[in-house]
Amino acid sequence: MKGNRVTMSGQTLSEKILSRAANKEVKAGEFVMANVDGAMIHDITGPLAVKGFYEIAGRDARVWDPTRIVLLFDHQVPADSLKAAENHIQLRKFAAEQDILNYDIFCGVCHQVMPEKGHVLPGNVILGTDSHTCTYGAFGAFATGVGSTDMASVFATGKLWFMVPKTLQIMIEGQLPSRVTSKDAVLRIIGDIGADGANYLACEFRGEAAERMSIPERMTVSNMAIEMGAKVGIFPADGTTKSYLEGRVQDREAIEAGFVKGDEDAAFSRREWNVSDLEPQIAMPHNVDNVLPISQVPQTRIDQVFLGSCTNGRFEDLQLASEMMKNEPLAKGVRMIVVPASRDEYMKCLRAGLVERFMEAGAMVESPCCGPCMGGSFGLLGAGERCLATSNRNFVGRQGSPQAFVYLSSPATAGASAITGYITDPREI
Ligand SMILES: CC(C)[C@H](C(=O)O)[C@@H](O)C(=O)O
Ligand code: SF4
Repeated sequence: MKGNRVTMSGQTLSEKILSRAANKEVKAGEFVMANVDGAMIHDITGPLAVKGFYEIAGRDARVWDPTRIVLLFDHQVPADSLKAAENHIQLRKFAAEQDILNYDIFCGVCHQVMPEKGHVLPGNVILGTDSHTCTYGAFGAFATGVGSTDMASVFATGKLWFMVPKTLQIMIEGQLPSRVTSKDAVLRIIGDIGADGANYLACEFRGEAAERMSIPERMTVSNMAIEMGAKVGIFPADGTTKSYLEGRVQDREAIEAGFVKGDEDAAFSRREWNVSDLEPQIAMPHNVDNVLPISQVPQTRIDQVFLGSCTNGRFEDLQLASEMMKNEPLAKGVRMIVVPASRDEYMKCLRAGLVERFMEAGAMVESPCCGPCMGGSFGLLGAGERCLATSNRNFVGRQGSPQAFVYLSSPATAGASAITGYITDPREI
């Protein structure tokens, strides 16, 4: 057959990961049944996944592999309604029955806790019943959100159908200026690409500035891949990934085993951004791709600052915001809600004296959870109010009233604005 052999061009990183998971060589556009390495559910989407699982598999069924499933409580915690409390009871019962690891209330937001506690490995296929599951792409994982009924079948079989995505390499070149962050970079990219511009693509973040990003910075970028429609948003794993994961995952050899790189002769498209002259960016109401450089934002008074979420609720984010606040009090009429993304991140803030500094300024530091991010248990906005948030979505009604306005920014911009009372360029204070 030598003479007839069809020469295969190389494979992208995502094609390689899905080839391993499907036990055969796959290319973009193919439909494949792939083995899942890890599955995550949380308090909002979990109950339906559990119900679906018992419906598919039978009341006495066991999940395919309890060691690969993680349950987290983060959206409505502590329980903010009777319904939430009942959901929590049901999920705790499921975890106990099936021997599933359960991170109960106060552990933190799912997308922070998953990597922090060693449940994410490079090269893994990880599914979560939450759209921001793409955050684990920061560790070189093929991670994506699925619906609760898909998850029910994953619980039963450990497998799921995928269409192998095409790859868009997003080259982030240059060097981020001081007080301009990876959040500004990803907001600019989303502003340019559009909310559906990367639909079902595997976005691969490459280039000098991307490689230089720390894990928290990479998590911010991967987290927002879904806001341009991407299936996954991956940073190829490297030394930075390894240093973060060592000491967190039990199987240290598995870290490097997942260091997968795409081939240069694979089929992909590429776009480039140079961030050396990037300004801080703001996503204006009411769409994440409605992005303006801060110099073009009209003077905008704010009522609330929300510093937190799986996008920007890590220690480094809170530290940067606090630096911008320079030990000054909140501007008159501004309230600030600070929510560290996990108990571990909260402890780091405590040790560094950040909690005290925020509270002295007049802000309140809440226990780790999703908080006001999706208009959850507290921090809702009333009609006409404006909030500057470090989270990832600003849709109509996202944080309360449909007549409220949510602006998205970096933690540096949030800190600077908290003390001035209007959307402020952190380079100017
Ligand atoms: C509640 C959940 C389904 C939702 C998501 O999938 O993203 C939430 O986390 C969000 O950010 O809007
Ligand atoms: S912090 Fe916000 S974006 Fe992240 S999982 Fe919670 S609600 Fe969704």
